[in-house]
Amino acid sequence: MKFGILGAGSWGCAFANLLVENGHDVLVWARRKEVVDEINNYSKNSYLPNVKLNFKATNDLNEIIEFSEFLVIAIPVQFIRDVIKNIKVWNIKGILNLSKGIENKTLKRVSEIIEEFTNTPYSILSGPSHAEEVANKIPTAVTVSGSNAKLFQSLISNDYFRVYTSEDITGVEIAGALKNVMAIAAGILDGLGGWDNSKAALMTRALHEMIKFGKIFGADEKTFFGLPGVGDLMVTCNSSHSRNRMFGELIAKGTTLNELIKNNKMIAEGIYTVKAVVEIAKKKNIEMPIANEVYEILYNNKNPKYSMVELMRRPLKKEWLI
Ligand SMILES: NC(=O)C1=CN([C@@H]2O[C@H](COP(=O)(O)OP(=O)(O)OC[C@H]3O[C@@H](n4cnc5c(N)ncnc54)[C@H](OP(=O)(O)O)[C@@H]3O)[C@@H](O)[C@H]2O)C=CC1
Ligand SMILES: O=C(CO)COP(=O)(O)O
Repeated sequence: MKFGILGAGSWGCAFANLLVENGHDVLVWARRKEVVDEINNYSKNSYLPNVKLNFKATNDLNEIIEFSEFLVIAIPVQFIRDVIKNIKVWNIKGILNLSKGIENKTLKRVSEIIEEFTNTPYSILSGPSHAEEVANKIPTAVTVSGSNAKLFQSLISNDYFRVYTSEDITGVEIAGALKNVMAIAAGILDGLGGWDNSKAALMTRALHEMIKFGKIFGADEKTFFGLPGVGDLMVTCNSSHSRNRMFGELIAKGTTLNELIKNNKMIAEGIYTVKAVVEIAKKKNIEMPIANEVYEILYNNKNPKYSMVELMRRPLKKEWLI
């Protein structure tokens, strides 16, 4: 099959390699010409160092659309709209979204952004899948949900990348978006000196907070106890590969948010998604204690240590305990 991939970051490139490995034709869209040249001339990309890239790239959106039977989205969520608004004709069979987040300016999930531009069948793939490990063929398992779930399962699964299917698009999207916010909080605890007991309690509460948020939108609670939920929450809160966890750790150690954004080309989606989560929670009148603390620390300079200690000391409401 012919897959066009929008986004030449770490996940777009790792996923492109996987599709090539599975025998598919792949063309990747990169925003910047220098990234296109680096991929086409040297088969490499700074987002995925030490990995040979086995595909070609372009920064011509029309070329990608003309090439593709299926379009994969691997652009950080806040930037998706500005790219896809330039697609004039959506003559493709299906969309597979890999991105995890909620758009700040509209409070929309990726499926809702896409719906504004096309009625092309939409699916999402999400779960514990750090690009660096997938690129090195480390066994990984993810979930795909949407119109073409079974088809994508057959096209993408291989001996190191297992794809399972779900009916719950909303739950998969929300789980993937919110785990990034929770991982920033987990990273803060790492930065405070590796507070493992606190981190375990935080992750337990984080899962409940994600479920509560997902239920507002009709998500299936079961989804959060699977790969898109607790699976991705665990890997993102604990892995050295996680940008969201790393941002939390560095914030706890005194780096400012502006410094993190300026000094890192990679994107920690949670720093943007947390704004949408806090705004939605306010509108829906639901408590999101962890997301609120992450927001206060990132955007109102609340002291990370004080904030986390106070949060962990707050009397647990019954609903937060599993
Ligand atoms: N990396 C991973 O392990 C995984 C990532 N994901 C998700 O995949 C999605 C893509 O992220 P990922 O591959 O990690 O990206 P990276 O963080 O690796 O790289 C950042 C990407 O964002 C692009 N970018 C930055 N600013 C803009 C902009 N203003 N407009 C358009 N593009 C921009 C960069 O392009 P440029 O080089 O031109 O600046 C680059 O391609 C995210 O939603 C992420 O949560 C999901 C699973 C695993
Ligand atoms: O989604 C991911 C792993 O499943 C990547 O997490 P980070 O964006 O925190 O690196």
